[in-house]
Amino acid sequence: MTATKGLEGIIAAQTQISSIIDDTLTYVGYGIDDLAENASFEEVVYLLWHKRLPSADELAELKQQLEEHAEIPQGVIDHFKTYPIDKVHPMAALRTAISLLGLYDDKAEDMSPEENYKKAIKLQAKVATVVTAFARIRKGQEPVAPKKGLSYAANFLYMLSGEEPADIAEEAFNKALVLHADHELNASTFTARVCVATLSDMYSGVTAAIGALKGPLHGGANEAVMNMLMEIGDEEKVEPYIREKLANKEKIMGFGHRVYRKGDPRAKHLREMSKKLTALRGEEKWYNMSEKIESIVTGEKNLPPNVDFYSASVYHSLDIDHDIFTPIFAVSRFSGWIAHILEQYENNRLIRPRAEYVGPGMQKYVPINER
Ligand SMILES: CC(=O)SCCNC(=O)CCNC(=O)[C@H](O)C(C)(C)COP(=O)(O)OP(=O)(O)OC[C@H]1O[C@@H](n2cnc3c(N)ncnc32)[C@H](O)[C@@H]1OP(=O)(O)O
Ligand SMILES: O=C([O-])CC(=O)C(=O)O
Repeated sequence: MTATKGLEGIIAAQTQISSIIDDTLTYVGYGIDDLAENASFEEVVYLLWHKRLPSADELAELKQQLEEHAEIPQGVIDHFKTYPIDKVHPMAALRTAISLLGLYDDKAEDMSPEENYKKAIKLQAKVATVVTAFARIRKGQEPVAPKKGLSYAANFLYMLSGEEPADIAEEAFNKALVLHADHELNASTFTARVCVATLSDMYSGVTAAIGALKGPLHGGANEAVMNMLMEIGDEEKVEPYIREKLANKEKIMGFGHRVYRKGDPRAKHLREMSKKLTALRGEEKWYNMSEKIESIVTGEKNLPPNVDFYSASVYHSLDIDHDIFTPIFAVSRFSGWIAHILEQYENNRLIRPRAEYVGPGMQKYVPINER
């Protein structure tokens, strides 16, 4: 038995939800470029969960269900107020709050397909409210209640700022949600599947996945990219900063990918949005710096940017706090995690690989007073 480090290249599950073949990403067979240009996030949620696009009535029903379940229990809000809130990372707060939500759901342990689908709706509906409520409470602001009649994207931005977003902001945010919704067997989705393959409940599955997404090698990279841009500060400093990092063999956040070789197909959409939104704000420097970083890293290391690289300047341009970037990734990826959890339940087998043992050979126990 020989271990494959990081399980690279191992096929660990079958799925009908999304695929990456020859650097092309599809959700249920629909190309990501097509969806990014045309689909609403709610349509993508339906597509991932039902493995087909909704009719107009089905989409209206899903939107209505998401609106109906968007409120969160007062207990979750009160709980936020008990933390040392200025020291808590929003991903840690989200991880705890989603687990806490499970305690308010008297059907949390009901594993019937009907109740699992209801939990899917509840979780997708509430996660946006949880993230935005936390983002406000830690600044001493009251949470803004979800508003019916808005799209999922617009409602998120509304609950975050208290104001309905301009069309261009809603459009950009919707596209970002579509682009982040699913990605085959990435680390957090795999985590969710491993968790629920023990027949644990959906709250446990998404809570585990949040923990996996949080790390800077995965979803946490978008915040790390913005921290890097802020640290560099201006365009002239890009070249020495990046070259020094590369010379020291340090990683540049937002570059590289386990699966893509020629490039992440989502990055070009985010690059385009970053260019447009930074220009609109008169803050082109974030885009210009990002472009310069891309040309150096691609030139030196042949490493293209991934989804996290340009999303940083997009979210910054939408006036979003930098540590809310990864929770936004989670809000979108809930749709993918839930789709994979439902698929795992449908055809379950415990996920339990083996390890290659590389420790000492058989040893004899030595009593403590003889060690
Ligand atoms: C949504 C997402 O999760 S997308 C990924 C988000 N994460 C990041 O952006 C963090 C930066 N990137 C990375 O750390 C990696 O590219 C990962 C984690 C995404 C992929 O990791 P792996 O497939 O394990 O690749 P690995 O880390 O082994 O890299 C292979 C080689 O490329 C180099 N490399 C990979 N990514 C980078 C990077 N961002 N900057 C500099 N060098 C890099 C490695 O140092 C290594 O070089 P070596 O062969 O000379 O030692
Ligand atoms: O697939 C991966 O390894 C990481 C990624 O890009 C994602 O989860 O969107």
